[in-house]
Amino acid sequence: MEIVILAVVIAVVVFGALGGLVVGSRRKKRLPPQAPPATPDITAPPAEPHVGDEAETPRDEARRTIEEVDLPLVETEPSAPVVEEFVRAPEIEVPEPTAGRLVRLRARLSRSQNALGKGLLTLLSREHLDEDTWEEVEDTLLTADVGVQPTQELVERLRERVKVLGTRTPGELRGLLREELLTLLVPDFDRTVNTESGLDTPGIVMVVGVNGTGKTTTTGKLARVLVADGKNVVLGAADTFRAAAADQLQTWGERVGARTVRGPEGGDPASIAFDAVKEGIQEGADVVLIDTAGRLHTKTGLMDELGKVKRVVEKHAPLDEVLLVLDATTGQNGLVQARVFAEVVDITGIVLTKLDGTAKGGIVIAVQRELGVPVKLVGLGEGADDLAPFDPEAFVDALLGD
Ligand SMILES: Nc1nc2c(ncn2[C@@H]2O[C@H](COP(=O)(O)OP(=O)(O)OP(=O)(O)O)[C@@H](O)[C@H]2O)c(=O)[nH]1
Repeated sequence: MEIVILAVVIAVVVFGALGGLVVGSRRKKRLPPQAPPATPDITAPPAEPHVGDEAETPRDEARRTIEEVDLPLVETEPSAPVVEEFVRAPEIEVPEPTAGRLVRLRARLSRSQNALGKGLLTLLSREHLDEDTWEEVEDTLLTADVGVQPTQELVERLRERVKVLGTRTPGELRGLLREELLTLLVPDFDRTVNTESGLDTPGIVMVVGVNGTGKTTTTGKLARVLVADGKNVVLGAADTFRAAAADQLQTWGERVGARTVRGPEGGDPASIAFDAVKEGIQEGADVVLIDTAGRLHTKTGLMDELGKVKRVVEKHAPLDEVLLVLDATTGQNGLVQARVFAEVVDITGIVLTKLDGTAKGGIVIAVQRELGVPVKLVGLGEGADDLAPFDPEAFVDALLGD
């Protein structure tokens, strides 16, 4: 019995000791490492406050006159760096001016230049311009999406003029081609993006097109163009179909200080458009840009939606511009889209995006011919300032090279 009691006592002592060690080591881990004090830290305990004592040292020192104050002769470095914390307001960007953008971005048309411009010049420089060569000229134009009718017109006129010219120098050929391409591009179209209402309400621009063509991006880039021209812009995120479209538009707006009116995802685009114009009027904005959704499978659905947006907006003021955004890389498909949209809503201008990514620059000619509406803007890249006012002369010069 004694042995059992002894064993129990030993076990209790041993476990107790081990437990203490574990707790001790845990405590040690929690304690922050302490540097050993250089000198023993002996401080007297604070004196108890007495009745009438100040709770803290008075902030107002005895005042000195200005003559008594010695200004420091040398600026001394602060002993420790001062960390200032403040919230930065988002930086407002200053967009590039729009004039001459197409000239600056002409290198982006290099694919079209090689396929269309240089291709045609090489063919026309052949010594004998026989039937086969003219057929090749025709194929080159068709492959570059110039369209059947404009291609035939161009070939006919070129044949005629080359015959009259007789011998040809490269300079003369370039001149001929330049003139004929320009004729097809209808140089006297009014390509101004109409953002002036002429009333005391803001100019209203509606941007339409199939999703993925670059509609939201174009609306954002256009806002920058307008801001660069000194206009006050309000954006309407009426593309409620794609969840991120409103965020994307808002980000574009914030970069240039333009406010975005938006609604719930999947909400009614017409009511957002209505609110955007209402707020634009209240704020005295110069222009309201409305991004719409185009992911509608039936023409009736598209017609209903765009028709409603237009009707509702026009309760405030008339639309000044309806821009159709088309992706230049989609060729014939883009033309089919253009036709459908034109039947649904009165298009007043075309924006051709992604011209930097295609050899088919001829789409500019085809789409204008198809709709009888001018290409007003062209997208030449994903950069914020890669949207240029369309200038037929600069475009043809870029295609033909120097
Ligand atoms: N290379 C190039 N890319 C472009 C151009 N314009 C737009 N894009 C790109 O095309 C893609 C689609 O653009 P979005 O603006 O989102 O297209 P969207 O038509 O608004 O599509 P949803 O937002 O779905 O309605 C993006 O990656 C853009 O950066 C252009 O001119 N050149």
